[in-house]
Amino acid sequence: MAGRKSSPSADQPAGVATAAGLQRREAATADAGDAAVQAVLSSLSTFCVARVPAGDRLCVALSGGRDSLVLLDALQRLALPNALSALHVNHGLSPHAADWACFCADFCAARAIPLQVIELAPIASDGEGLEAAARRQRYAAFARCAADWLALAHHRDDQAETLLLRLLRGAGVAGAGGMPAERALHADPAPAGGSPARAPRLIRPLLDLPRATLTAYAGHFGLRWIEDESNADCRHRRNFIRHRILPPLSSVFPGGSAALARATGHFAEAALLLDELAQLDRERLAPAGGRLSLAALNSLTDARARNLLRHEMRCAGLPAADARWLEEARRQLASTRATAETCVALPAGSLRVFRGELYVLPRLPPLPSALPWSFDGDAVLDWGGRRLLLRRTIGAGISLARLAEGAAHFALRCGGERLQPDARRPRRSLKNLLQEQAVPPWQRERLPLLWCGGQLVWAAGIGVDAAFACAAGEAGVQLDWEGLSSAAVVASPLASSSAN
Ligand SMILES: Nc1ncnc2c1ncn2[C@@H]1O[C@H](COP(=O)(O)OP(=O)(O)OP(=O)(O)O)[C@@H](O)[C@H]1O
Repeated sequence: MAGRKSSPSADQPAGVATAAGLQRREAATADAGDAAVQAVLSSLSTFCVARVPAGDRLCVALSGGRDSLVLLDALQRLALPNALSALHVNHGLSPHAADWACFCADFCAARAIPLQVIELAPIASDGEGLEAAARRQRYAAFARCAADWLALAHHRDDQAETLLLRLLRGAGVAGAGGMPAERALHADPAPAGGSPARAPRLIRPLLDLPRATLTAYAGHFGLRWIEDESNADCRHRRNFIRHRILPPLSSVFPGGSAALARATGHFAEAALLLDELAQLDRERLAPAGGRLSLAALNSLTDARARNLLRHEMRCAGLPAADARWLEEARRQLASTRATAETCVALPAGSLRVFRGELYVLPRLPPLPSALPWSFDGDAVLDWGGRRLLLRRTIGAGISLARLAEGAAHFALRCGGERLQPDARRPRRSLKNLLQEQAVPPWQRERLPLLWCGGQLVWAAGIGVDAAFACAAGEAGVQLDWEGLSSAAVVASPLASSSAN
């Protein structure tokens, strides 16, 4: 658990011993230490050589605890053909936080390893604890790290604990797959006009090694580390499993922890197969990446339909839904007529049916009620979590001269708007135009509209009013809402992700 650590410590041999006993034990410890060093270095080398190309930048997420120190120490000893650095995140949650950052700085300085310390002040959002907020922000900081690979020091016993924790929380096959050895991290969206930062890939090179091996390695080299005082607190569920469940379990099932960690691999493989089945179903029912129809979904067996729904939700960036939510969603969709407009609520979004087709919608960020118009050149604005692009043009889009004639601003629909996108046809109600373009009702309420002097100039998904259209050779501006200057508006917000 990253968060509360006390002062640096090293492993102390327990108990009193005779000189001969002590010698025997020292010899045995030395053997165990040698074996542990071998195990760590060869496992780490195999892992990194297979995944991290020479020349890539490799950074270790350094909490100051034993495991991440072992990882950094071992990587330096291996002298791989990669620039090695470390990253410490200081959450500032503990009175000792500054000491931990200093400890990491001293450790890295003594070894000439560049260290970046990121200071955070976690703020919990709705229903989130402070530890969860710290974790979320820590992973966001990891995604901003200037490296190609970011290595975390989770080990095999962490994996076993994670499996038990997740099963007890009701995880399904994918959740029981545990922490992956490698996955993508997602950087924040690019600032207006900027190119998106490239996030490193997260790796866990120690995932196959037991905690005891890392302890023996640290003992062999006399490493000192910071002990997390909260690791002993069994009010935390993970600690309860670590101290009260796994030790007695291992005394009856000596390889129990390893078997649990192995089971995550079986679950991960099963999850992969289920995903492949969902993709096959999708390709068969909605060829060429088209939208899934309700009728097609309802032609599947219950289990297969739920599997496909789970897949669709993941593709839309929604967190995995509890089995009960999925069952309820399946039940409601199975009893829906293909023509009806249905909305099934999900914990972080909704499933909607419109004109017989299925839409998976993440909960969308709030919209501004209005936004003043200003145009000094190409720009990207945020409108409800999606990009509103303003591009200078000649002879296309909205006439800048006409726009300058009145006060202009963006606003939401409030009903009764009229627009004349085609000068040869009469002015029409926006509602009618949106229906004609098959823009789903929930999207109609989110579209940005541009007004000037009390007149509607432009509606996302529809186009420009003829009175404001740019003449040939005239300076103009082209507006796009996430690439949608007309029709078909999709519902995905700007990318976000959270996973282990
Ligand atoms: N504050 C932090 N700064 C940088 N990396 C961190 C931080 N907290 C955790 N990590 C990374 O995440 C891994 C898992 O975190 P976890 O909280 O389980 O471990 P820990 O007990 O804090 O530290 P360790 O695993 O190094 O003993 C760590 O091994 C480390 O690589």
